[in-house]
Amino acid sequence: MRIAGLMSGTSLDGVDCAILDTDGHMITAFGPGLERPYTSEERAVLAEAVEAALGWRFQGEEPLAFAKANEVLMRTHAEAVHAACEMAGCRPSDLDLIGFHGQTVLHQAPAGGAPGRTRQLGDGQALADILGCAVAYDFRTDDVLAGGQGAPLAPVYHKALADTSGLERPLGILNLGGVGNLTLVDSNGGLIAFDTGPANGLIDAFIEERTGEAMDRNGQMAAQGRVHEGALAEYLDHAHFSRDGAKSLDRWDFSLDPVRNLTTADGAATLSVLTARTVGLALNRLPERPERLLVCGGGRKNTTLLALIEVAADIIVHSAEAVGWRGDLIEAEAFAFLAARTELGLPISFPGTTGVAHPLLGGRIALPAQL
Ligand SMILES: Nc1ncnc2c1ncn2[C@@H]1O[C@H](COP(=O)(O)OP(=O)(O)OP(=O)(O)O)[C@@H](O)[C@H]1O
Ligand SMILES: CC(=O)N[C@H]1[C@@H]2OC[C@@H](O2)[C@@H](O)[C@@H]1O[C@H](C)C(=O)O
Repeated sequence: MRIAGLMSGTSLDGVDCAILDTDGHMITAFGPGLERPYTSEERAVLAEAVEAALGWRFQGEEPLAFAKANEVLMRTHAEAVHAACEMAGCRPSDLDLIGFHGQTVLHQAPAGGAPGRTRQLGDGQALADILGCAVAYDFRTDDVLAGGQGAPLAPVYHKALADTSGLERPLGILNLGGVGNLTLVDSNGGLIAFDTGPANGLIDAFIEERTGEAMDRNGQMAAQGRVHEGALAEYLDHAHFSRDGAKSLDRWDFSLDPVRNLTTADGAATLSVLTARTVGLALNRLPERPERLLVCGGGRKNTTLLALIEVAADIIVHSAEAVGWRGDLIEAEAFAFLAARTELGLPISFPGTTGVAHPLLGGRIALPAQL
């Protein structure tokens, strides 16, 4: 199947779209991919929906801000698919399927016996109608309903990538997005995965608050700062870090309070070391230690952060590009791959990834109105 995958991550920087040929097991061809960045106006509308979601917390009517965000999501996602198809020399209606993640605005992991809740904005049926192509969407709901974490879902794609590239096992794959997530493909091809802790999300929010910039580009600010162990200890006291097994995070599960009194450089250094140390803690929880970590997601471009991870986690770190992967597109590719698995009735989440009791199917398929 030729499938376009779409991902709009928690950093709200843009829609990633990648086209893949896949049978839901292996990747037979990597088609074109791109990021359709959000304008500052679009980003503000999405940020408003996230803010409203944090006030809503799954209680009562959904905030009105969701509807406005949905319009932005539909338009920008459709644009991203059109642009990728143009690069591929086809029309959206020529694709076999589109894998549409939507925009996570709130994610609540299961706790104290209560199931998790997760909300991705975006209307799969509307996208199918706009593009004239079937759309697989809503990938996380079935998992949380079955008692899973609802995240991370990319691990089964990480394994397919590793298999397609013939990489040695055990292999560690780290995504540095708003939140970090780690996948281990163990010696037998089994999967263990979970969210590691805050990654770019906290650093971005801190830098934006202090400087108005969107990120600590290449970790320049962090490189000039001093780590404050007290602030670090406050963050590391969070229950997430002492938990074993499947676990997931919302980008906003951590606040900037512990670094509020620090200078900009010291705060950036402390938050970057926090990300690095929590990757180290995550590696220590794995049943097998990989020799190296392949890093994808925007955070792999933060050279200071990668160097800190090498030291704090005592592991060799490579950018995904070192093995020919497209570090900025892996999540979009993952949702193309997951769409294929949804269509074929193959599981997308596993006991080792989201903590579900058995491998579980997920996602729904919307057919375009004119079919
Ligand atoms: N040159 C760079 N230096 C430092 N950080 C960078 C650089 N380029 C990108 N980033 C970081 O990467 C982030 C975007 O990463 P990415 O697109 O992987 O996140 P996302 O997909 O939104 O997150 P998630 O995986 O949580 O959904 C930016 O917000 C920024 O923090
Ligand atoms: C609920 C949600 O959207 N989680 C995202 C987020 O971004 C990174 C990390 O937190 C990961 O758990 C997940 O995304 C990737 C694509 C995943 O599900 O594998």
